[in-house]
Amino acid sequence: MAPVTMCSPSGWALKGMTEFPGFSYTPSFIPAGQADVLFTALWANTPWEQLDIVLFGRTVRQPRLTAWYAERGVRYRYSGLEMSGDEFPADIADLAAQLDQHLGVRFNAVLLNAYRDGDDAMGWHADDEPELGAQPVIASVSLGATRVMRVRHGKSGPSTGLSLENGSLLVMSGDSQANFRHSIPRTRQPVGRRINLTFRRVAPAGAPRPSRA
Ligand SMILES: O=C(O)CCC(=O)C(=O)O
Ligand SMILES: [Fe+2]
Repeated sequence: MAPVTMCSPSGWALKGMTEFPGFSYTPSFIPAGQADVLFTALWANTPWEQLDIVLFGRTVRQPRLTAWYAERGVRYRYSGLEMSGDEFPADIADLAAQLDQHLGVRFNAVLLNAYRDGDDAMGWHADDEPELGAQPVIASVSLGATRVMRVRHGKSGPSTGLSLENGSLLVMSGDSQANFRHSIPRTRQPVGRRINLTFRRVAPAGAPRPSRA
């Protein structure tokens, strides 16, 4: 694995920004104390599920816990069912409002991922569901333990690690989803619990709940 090269106390160096057009990282988007409070509340109060997904014809458990909230009127299809998520709870609505102020995007859906330890992970993917539009803006807030996101150009080849710290904001926009894939690999390092929230803006007509490994 290549070393983690892109992290610096003040965000990624310009080098990172040119290497990864469409990715931008803000450490401490949420001040540490506030991030800790939010982490504790979300860990305790979120109706976490461990979902089964079908991968190459086999049913497997997702190696993490997830939850999904969406504004009223935003629907998604899951296991052949049309469903709508619960609306944003107050603390998540506050965070969405902060992101709107910062980015000028009114996010209407959020996927929460909980990584219990280093065995929890997310496979390679791009957030390129058609319902997100051609150049989606995805705002990814990290809470708790630092985990490394690997980013690579296209379907294979070398990847680079990006450390996602407590309270940080990673924004993926432009052609980031068309050109790059990302993953959160397992790690053998002892690592604490982590929550990630990816805010998305989906077309009101519908959005598939992401169901990736
Ligand atoms: O946990 C993370 O930082 C990544 C989450 C992610 O890529 C997703 O929810 O699509
Ligand atoms: Fe993603």
